Amino acid sequence: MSEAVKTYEGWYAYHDFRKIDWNRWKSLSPEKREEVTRELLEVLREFASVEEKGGGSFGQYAVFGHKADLLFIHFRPTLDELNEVKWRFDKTAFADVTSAPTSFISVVELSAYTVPPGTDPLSDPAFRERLQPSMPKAKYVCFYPMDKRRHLSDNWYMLPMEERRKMMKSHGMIGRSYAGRVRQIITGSIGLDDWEWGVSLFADDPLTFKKIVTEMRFDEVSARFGEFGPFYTGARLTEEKLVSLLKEQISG
Ligand code: VOV
Repeated sequence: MSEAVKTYEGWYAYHDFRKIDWNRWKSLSPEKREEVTRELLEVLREFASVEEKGGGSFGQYAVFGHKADLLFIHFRPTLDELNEVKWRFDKTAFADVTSAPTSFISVVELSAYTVPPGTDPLSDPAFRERLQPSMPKAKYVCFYPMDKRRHLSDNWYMLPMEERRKMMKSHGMIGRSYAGRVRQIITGSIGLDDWEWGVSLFADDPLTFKKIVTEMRFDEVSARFGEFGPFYTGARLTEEKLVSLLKEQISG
């Protein structure tokens, strides 16, 4: 058996995708829509307030394309808190006009591939901080789930540690060349959800997503072993923007 890589886990993550049923939304009276919007904003503010208490982080996004309309990303110390968040949202009147085309449960993960042997990364405050990240405030988000291939000829999980470490080093070097342009939060989902990892990228220029993902496709670890699920991209939503999007759809 190949040596399993040591992983370090932090906050749990819930990527909650929502699609709005515009017919139902439009069938509500203007007063009801206002009331529902008020309650929605209250709940979203409550979600965002965990950050001040150091109890998690939260981001809200408008998703491009048909796959979803909204994405809420929650980081919390426990899975149980993520369930409370889910139920809190599902009990709102706004949830009644949405469906959840997909969701993703995982946990913020760092691995030991690039940790010098014999050192304890948890003694480094910066490393510990990366396990409990604040949602980056970049304008755009890109999320996709991925696996490492397990075919007979190309099986990541049967490679010796040194070979995997070498490939992850090359991966990390490409990633670092995007410093300042894109932030990544890798969340592990083996045993928690249908894929092995969730990749959440944050950037002010959405073209950066295309550039980094393309460059990584040519790097061995992704070229040989990367298997990817659906991609979702979105724009960070301020409260004002969310309110105006909900209104625009009515007058349009
Ligand atoms: C934005 C830049 C960026 C940077 C700097 C970066 C660096 C690093 C380092 C140093 C390490 C290893 C140690 C650790 O921290 O775990 C990783 C780990 C990982 N990565 Fe990464 N990655 C980036 C970005 C980045 C992207 C864009 C992707 C998607 C790949 C693609 O082809 O679409 C990705 C994936 C992953 C995954 C799935 C893992 C875990 C693999 C495992 O087998 O355990 N990642 N990553």
